[in-house]
Amino acid sequence: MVPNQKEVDAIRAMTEIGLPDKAVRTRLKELLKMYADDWSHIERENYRALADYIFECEEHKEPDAKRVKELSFRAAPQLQLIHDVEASSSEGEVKPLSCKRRAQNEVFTPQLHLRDKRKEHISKKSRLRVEKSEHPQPEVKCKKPISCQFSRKQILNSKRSSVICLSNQKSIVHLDPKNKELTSGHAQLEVPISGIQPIDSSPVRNEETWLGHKVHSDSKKKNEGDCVTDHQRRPASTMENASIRESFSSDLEIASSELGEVKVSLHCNDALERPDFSRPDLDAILRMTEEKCLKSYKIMDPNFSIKKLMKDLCHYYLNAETKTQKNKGKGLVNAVQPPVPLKNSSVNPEANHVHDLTILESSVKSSLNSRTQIPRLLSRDGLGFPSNIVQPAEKVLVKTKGGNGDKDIPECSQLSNSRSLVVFNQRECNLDGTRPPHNVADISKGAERVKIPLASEVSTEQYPPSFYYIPRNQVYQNAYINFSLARIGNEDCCSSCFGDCVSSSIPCACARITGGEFAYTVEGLVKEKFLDECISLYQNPQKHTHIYCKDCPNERSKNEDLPGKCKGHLMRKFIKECWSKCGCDIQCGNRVVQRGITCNLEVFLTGEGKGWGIRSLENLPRGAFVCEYVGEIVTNTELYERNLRNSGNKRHTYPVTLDADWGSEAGLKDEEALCLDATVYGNVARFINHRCSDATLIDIPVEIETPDHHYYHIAFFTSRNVEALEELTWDYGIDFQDHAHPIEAFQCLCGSKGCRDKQHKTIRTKSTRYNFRS
Ligand SMILES: C[S@@+](CC[C@H](N)C(=O)[O-])C[C@H]1O[C@@H](n2cnc3c(N)ncnc32)[C@H](O)[C@@H]1O
Repeated sequence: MVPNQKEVDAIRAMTEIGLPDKAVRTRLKELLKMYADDWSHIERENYRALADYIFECEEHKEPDAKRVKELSFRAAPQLQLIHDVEASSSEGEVKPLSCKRRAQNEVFTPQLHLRDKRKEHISKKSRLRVEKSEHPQPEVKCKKPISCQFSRKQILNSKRSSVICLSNQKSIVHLDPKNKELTSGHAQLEVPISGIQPIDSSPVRNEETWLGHKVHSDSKKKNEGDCVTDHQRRPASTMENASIRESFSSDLEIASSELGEVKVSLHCNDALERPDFSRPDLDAILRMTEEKCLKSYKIMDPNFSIKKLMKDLCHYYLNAETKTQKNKGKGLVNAVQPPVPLKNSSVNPEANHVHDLTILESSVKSSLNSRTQIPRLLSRDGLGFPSNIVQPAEKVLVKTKGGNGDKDIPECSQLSNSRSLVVFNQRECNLDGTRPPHNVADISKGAERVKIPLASEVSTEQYPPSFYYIPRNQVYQNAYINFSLARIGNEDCCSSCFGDCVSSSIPCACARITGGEFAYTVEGLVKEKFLDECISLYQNPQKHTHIYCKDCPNERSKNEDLPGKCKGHLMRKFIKECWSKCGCDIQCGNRVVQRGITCNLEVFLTGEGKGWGIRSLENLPRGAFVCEYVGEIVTNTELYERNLRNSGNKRHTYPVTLDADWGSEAGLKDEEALCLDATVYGNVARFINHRCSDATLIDIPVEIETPDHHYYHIAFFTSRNVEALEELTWDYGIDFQDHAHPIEAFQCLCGSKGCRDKQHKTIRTKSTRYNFRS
């Protein structure tokens, strides 16, 4: 039989992408049969359904009846839905599909269908993210067939689709257009992707909710084929202006896999109709769009980036689900005070911030990983280095306009252009372009007892990156911190005390943890002996006791199935302060850290290229409390995930692990293995720079609310007398010799005699990288 023109065209389209003629003919016939000779489904999107079908058949050789059903759904979901109804009457029997369209406005839940239909052939590891959801799915009103699946890799390579792919675990963003070959090594694409429906591209008007935020939607859709899920509608305030969807018909599709990968796919359907259309350079398009956003909309940040916006979209997508999954049944108790409500659009504060974009121009190894940069602070192994390790990531291109990943820009305190008194770093602006402005007279905005100004010589062009100032730690999400009065026994407190415990002749119960005497002098300084011991721990960690977890949270986060051996945690000296169950005054001498900052600090621009730093405006004696290291309390796992998401970014602050007691319990649960991350929410301590030796500050763990060593405060005390205006520094515990670390550490400019970076440089011959050691 002579093939008709449609067949010829279809076969040509498939052979152009390298599929063998014979296979194409066979599969085309089968597909035509399934679609009851309706070519419209086959021709759509450059024969995507056909290509999908062929690849599926190739992978599984012969499609069985079930697979035919699945594939037909994926190619034309509305048909499958009808088919589902038909099939339900006679189980197992495969009927030819009819091409009936669903009645307009008929409601169905595609994700549930997708889950049911696809799970049968998906391995446990690669099972779709949607399978996990037991929650009711957002309703979709659909008037025209929608595509519910990403095209296969070859289709991804085909002319007109651009895919940005973000992996939660692998921190990969993939931009397709330049990538002529998404090679077989591109393991991410082997993972089934789920739950994709085009986002509404119509004008938005009516108010509805989207992930808890007010959004607008137009009840009257522009196109018949517009299919909208509630959860896909954008928050009008944030996404609308920057939307890449314009008046032409285009779809933005989002999909996620259980492996934490999210893909955003942009399909410009109108372009398909134009014979003169050839694929443009995506970077140029993004630049044009950014310019338009900057000019036409109220986006003030000159560093606004569409790519970052899309990455955030992926974060939202992931976090929206993660949030519902993780919050179940944890019985969380918040820390010191209820968490500050994160900004309106913030499910995850990290997701609320624009991050550097990692672009892979070619294939990506499936084993991509990153590793955390955790200073030695509380996590030293036998060699005195942090034991938080993950596998190195493949070197990725990180290039953002003006971001910290941009080599042209000073590393940490990049100076953004300002338009007003408010200057922000690109990495830390919200999606809607709003960020917390600095108050130059007091960066704490009244949250501390003393004002913490920016140094007066700082010009408006030079403000530090913006962040949310919090004076006390806040639980991010999963950290389990139980401060209940009932849980803390009277034996841990001094209920009979009165006034000032430190001046009392008999030390109270709180002094027990520090060997029966208080760590503080009556002047409120850390006692010499105590301080010396803490400094010795820091300087010679190998000489001090380490504890080894049976099941180390660090190792677990790296490989849950086969965790490695614990590298050891240095046993720290603790200060125990009196607290609410003690009878003493708030002015008690054993309540130093909890009273907050009392010395006059200033944030200033260091002259040595280290960015911003802090200094005291007054002389400080040895052992004086300066400030606490305040940030979000995250679990080790949450931090690990954050670091994966942020791999490729250079962080402004370095999270610290609260691991001083990890080894003493047999099975530390995930929610008890805690860290502090001050990147987005933090206090003045986030400006403390590193110094390899003779740092002016030392950090000491302080227990206040609980004798439970899972959670404690990290407090900075002066390690020696400090003169007014002398920079306050702290040894991060970086190993500048760790060349295996995927993330380049900064080039140390501490200028100390014992600068480890400098020493290594003099002996190094080949390597040019300076990394943290795990
Ligand atoms: C916690 S932040 C300290 C505040 C930072 N200087 C700022 O401007 O925001 C850590 C970052 O400061 C810079 N930094 C800290 N100590 C440094 C040092 N000794 N030499 C060079 N850069 C340093 C690095 O860029 C590092 O990533």
